[in-house]
Amino acid sequence: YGGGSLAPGYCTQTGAALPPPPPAALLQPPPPPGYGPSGSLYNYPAGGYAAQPGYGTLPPPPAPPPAPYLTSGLAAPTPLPTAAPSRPPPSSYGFQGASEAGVSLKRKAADEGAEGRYRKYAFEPAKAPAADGASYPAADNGECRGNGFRAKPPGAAEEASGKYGGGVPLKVLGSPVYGPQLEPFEKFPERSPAPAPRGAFAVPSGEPPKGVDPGALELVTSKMVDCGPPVQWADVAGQGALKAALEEELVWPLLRPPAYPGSPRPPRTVLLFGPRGAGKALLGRCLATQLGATLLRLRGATLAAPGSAEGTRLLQAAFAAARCRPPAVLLISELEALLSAREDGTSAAGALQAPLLACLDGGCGAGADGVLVVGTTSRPAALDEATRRRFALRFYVTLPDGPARGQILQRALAQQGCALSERELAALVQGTQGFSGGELGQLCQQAAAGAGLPGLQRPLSYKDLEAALAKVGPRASPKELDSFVEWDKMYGFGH
Ligand SMILES: Nc1ncnc2c1ncn2[C@@H]1O[C@H](COP(=O)(O)OP(=O)(O)OP(=O)(O)O)[C@@H](O)[C@H]1O
Repeated sequence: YGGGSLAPGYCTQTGAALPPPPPAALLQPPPPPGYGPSGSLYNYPAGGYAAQPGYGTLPPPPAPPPAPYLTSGLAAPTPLPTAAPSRPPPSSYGFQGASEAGVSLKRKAADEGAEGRYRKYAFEPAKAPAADGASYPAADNGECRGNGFRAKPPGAAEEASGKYGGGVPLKVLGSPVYGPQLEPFEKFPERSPAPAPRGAFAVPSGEPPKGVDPGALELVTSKMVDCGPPVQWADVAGQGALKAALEEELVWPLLRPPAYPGSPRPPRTVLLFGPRGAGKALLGRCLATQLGATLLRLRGATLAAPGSAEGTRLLQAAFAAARCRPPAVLLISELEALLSAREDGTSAAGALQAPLLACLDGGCGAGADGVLVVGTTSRPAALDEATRRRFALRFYVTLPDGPARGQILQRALAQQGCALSERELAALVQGTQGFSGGELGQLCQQAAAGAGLPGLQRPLSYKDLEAALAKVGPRASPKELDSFVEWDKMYGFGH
């Protein structure tokens, strides 16, 4: 730039022609406003600038001025909520909340509805009486197994079948068939003896027991084997939850083969308690049908009547007979008649209590495989602790509810050739609140008797039933029903 290295033609201007250089101070450009060196320019007042997101930690927003500094007439700012209010738990997880009742009711309705869990327990429609009046075989001294199946005729081919049997499943027989529109019972083929299930309940031992009076054994075998019709779950009106519990806790474990050698034994004793006529014996018979078992029926009062020595002989023979014919269900109703309990709860053992406990302990066969003991009582408080403990399961059989009463009435009335209108049936169901199944049957019988039946000159009408209602009433008092609920809470298994 000095001009010496350039060709003369390129530098025509001399240094004197250039303008003079500016003073040194003017060479520094002035700082933009606000960024100058003066201290005051950097002292920005707090809050003078809006918060800039993304530029590091910002100071917290200024707190609102305290109320005294506010100009009068201005409302104090509403403080922000510190934390979001906690949500109430969803109702379906709530524990005994008000909404849970609704949920469980809904669940119950779903369970009991047409598509629900208990739909297979739905009551069967009413049936009319058989034309011949004798639909079921009578006891045939040993041929009958008391579970609704008849012994096969001599020489007939072996039929390995049954719901729980090893072969082709039997056609389910169902309940007694009465209606002319239904198949007559004779049309069904003869059944083989109840198939022995393969589970733990099937035991080959059928040896005559030692030390048991053969006379008593013969008596039990000929008189106490129940040869009634099979009772399916659907033959028991209502009791959906109880039927499911019995099937899940008793029938399935008994029929299932043991999971592994030495696995715990399924229960062999069950106590059904509840008001008289509530269907305890009916459920016992149903258990025998479900297990394909021989059914032996004993009544506490019958055993106690002839005296303790004879009663003990019969009791031991009954347990022995059950062991001889596995699988067997030994149904002992009116259990309280064998025992007696004092008012203060202590036991004043009846004469048959000791033999009963010995038998239940297994000495006579209850502990043996292939025997289920079903005890029923309408006075559970009469059972002392020793007896109570012998029953592994204890279930409360309640009185039938409205729909169940309707079903029992419909069936009983259909057998008498009576068909009520829907309105009449609804009125009857309402009027029979607190009736047991047995009492509903008595009501229909009373109505038939009042109408001058069994000549059956005319069909039974609603008026006959109304008249019968004046004579037949529920026996169980509200106090008694409360005591069942209390006992169930303390010793029952619920369902
Ligand atoms: N839920 C029910 N469904 C259909 N029938 C029923 C029902 N409950 C009771 N019954 C009928 O009522 C009658 C009496 O029933 P059951 O003998 O089983 O009663 P129980 O409870 O054993 O009586 P008890 O305590 O007097 O021995 C039977 O004819 C039975 O068929």
